[in-house]
Amino acid sequence: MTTAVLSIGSNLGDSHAHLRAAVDRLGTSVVRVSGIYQTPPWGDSAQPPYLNAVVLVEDRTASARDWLTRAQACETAEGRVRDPDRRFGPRTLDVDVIAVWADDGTPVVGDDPELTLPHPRAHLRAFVLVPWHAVRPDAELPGHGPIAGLLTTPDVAADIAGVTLRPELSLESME
Ligand SMILES: Nc1ncnc2c1ncn2[C@@H]1O[C@H](COP(=O)(O)OP(=O)(O)OP(=O)(O)O)[C@@H](O)[C@H]1O
Ligand SMILES: Nc1nc2c(c(=O)[nH]1)N=C(CO)CN2
Repeated sequence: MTTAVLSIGSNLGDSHAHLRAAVDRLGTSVVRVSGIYQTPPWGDSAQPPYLNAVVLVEDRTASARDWLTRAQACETAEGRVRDPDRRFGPRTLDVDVIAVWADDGTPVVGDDPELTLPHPRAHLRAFVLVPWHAVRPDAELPGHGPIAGLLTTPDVAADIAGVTLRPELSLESME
């Protein structure tokens, strides 16, 4: 069995629908979904704000690689088109594998470019840490420590003011 934290984000098309579709596709593996937050674009400012959330998932049969496959299947289903010239550019749906834990709670770590775990930029991203902290305040990002502490690092703290809960856009009904 593995458990994982996935980050979902969208800033093109009907973003709320794309996030709902991702949660729907993840199906019975979904243990918990955060609220939806409106967030300023990170890494490439010339694009619309995003809607972001995190999804906690669990599956007796899934390997870490299976979570990447499922994440990419969600992106493809929502018409994700990659622009090679804009690494952090706009998208209908982005699903990142933030961290994975084995059955015994051991974090899965690795630097394979196809699946780097934990996600190499998660500790810098308020759009990941704020929703994750809201549903799991005691969580730790493997290799980086408690996420509550990461929220106070200068780069992340500077971004938190722009991260706004959109309570009217709940994903809860998809659990
Ligand atoms: N933890 C991870 N989660 C998702 N993709 C990963 C991860 N580690 C490596 N990758 C690889 O990253 C490649 C680029 O993914 P993608 O286009 O979604 O990146 P991005 O969302 O633009 O940027 P970022 O990874 O910073 O969020 C994918 O081909 C995937 O194999
Ligand atoms: N706010 C926000 N910014 C981003 C996001 C995202 O999901 N939310 N995803 C990106 C892909 O790397 C790049 N920038």
